[in-house]
Amino acid sequence: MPSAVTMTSVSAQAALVSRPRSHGITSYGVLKASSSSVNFELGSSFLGKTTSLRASVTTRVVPKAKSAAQILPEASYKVAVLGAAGGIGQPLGLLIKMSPLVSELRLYDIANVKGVAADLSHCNTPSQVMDFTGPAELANCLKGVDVVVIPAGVPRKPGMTRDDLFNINAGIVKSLIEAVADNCPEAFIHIISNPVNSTVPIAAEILKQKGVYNPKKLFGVSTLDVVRANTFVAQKKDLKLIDVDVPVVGGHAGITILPLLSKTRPSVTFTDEETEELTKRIQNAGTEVVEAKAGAGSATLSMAYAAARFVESSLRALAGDPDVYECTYVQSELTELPFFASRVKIGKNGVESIISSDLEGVTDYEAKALEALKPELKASIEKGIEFAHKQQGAAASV
Ligand SMILES: NC(=O)c1ccc[n+]([C@@H]2O[C@H](COP(=O)([O-])OP(=O)(O)OC[C@H]3O[C@@H](n4cnc5c(N)ncnc54)[C@H](O)[C@@H]3O)[C@@H](O)[C@H]2O)c1
Ligand SMILES: O=C(O)C[C@H](O)C(=O)O
Repeated sequence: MPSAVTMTSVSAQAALVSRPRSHGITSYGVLKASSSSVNFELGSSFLGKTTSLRASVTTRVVPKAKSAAQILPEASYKVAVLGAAGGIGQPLGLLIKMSPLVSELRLYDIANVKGVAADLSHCNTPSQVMDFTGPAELANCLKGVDVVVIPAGVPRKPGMTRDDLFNINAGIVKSLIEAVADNCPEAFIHIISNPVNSTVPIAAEILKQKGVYNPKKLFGVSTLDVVRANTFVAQKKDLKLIDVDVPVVGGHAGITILPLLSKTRPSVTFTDEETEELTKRIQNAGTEVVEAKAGAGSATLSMAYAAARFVESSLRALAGDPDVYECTYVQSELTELPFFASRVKIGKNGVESIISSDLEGVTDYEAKALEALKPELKASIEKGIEFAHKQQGAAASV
């Protein structure tokens, strides 16, 4: 049975909740994307820092006058993590537990989730932690949630591609999305499970089969590519990390990961050698971690950080922040491919617009890389769609 293991004192929020001055949405600053169009001045975050985040997209938004409801910190969102006892799930649970915007953190896994929930529940932050084990408890986990994050599935070992995970993870994502469709079709869905290039199209097809597909609310989490690109560029160019924002487009595997270095903010120039070196490093960063872990899995901590940032962005969008931009892999008309990662504006109802300007005026290197990634990305999308159709056909013939 699911169990509610804690409810902490709201006064404990004081140390966690940031108090934005130019805007009313509470957030913990270090996880905030730097791709907003207004300057945010965030007060004390959970690290006790004051962070000022610079404008980096062209449209300027004038912040509206604050209402009482905006000024007060509100922990009112329910977030479910499916695969919560795993390498990503555990630190992700911790980071979400630290969010001042979350009222309920629901943790689901096929095993070992009780202990994770008991452990997290002792943190004196506002959210209530609940655990759910196995398919019989999945529906209760999902009912009424605002955001579902899916890191369930197997990770790579050295020598494997993300596509080598398809045979196991496609089925896992399919069954979890069926439950999402039945229990919380209105929720934002964040897919982390690899191969993201295929698992997102699978999810879209399953949601269509269930008659509840909303392309604005289905997101492939490619935030880690942006996090890595920002880190590597800041290191290479000796820039202040918090200011750097590199859009990463395409997909989330090998050459389909395309950092648009020419669009880096603040504006910075790269030699051809630097472009080549940084692009390759960003594309191979997942493999760099897989090899360093030598069989013990793939990126978990940086992934949890990136996923928590994407959750936080989604919650701020749901809370009415008019200025939320993230790169994410979504249904898209930006190219001839039906799914494509790019910067999008996220609002209360999900994707509000896809930012096309990043693909305008790219360098020859980027234009060639964009064309080169399309066949692989197309094949991965088609593989996902075909899988979902076959499953539907198999179910119909039983
Ligand atoms: N999108 C990205 O940028 C990115 C980054 C890193 C990892 N990943 C992917 O995330 C996935 C998880 O990685 P990890 O390191 O956390 O793996 P892990 O093996 O440590 O954890 C996976 C968890 O999923 C659970 N699980 C398996 N089947 C399940 C099901 N049917 N329902 C619910 N839970 C289930 C397992 O019990 C386990 O706890 C992998 O596919 C990995 O490739 C994606
Ligand atoms: O590399 C992997 O297999 C995991 C993830 O996709 C990553 O980019 O770290």
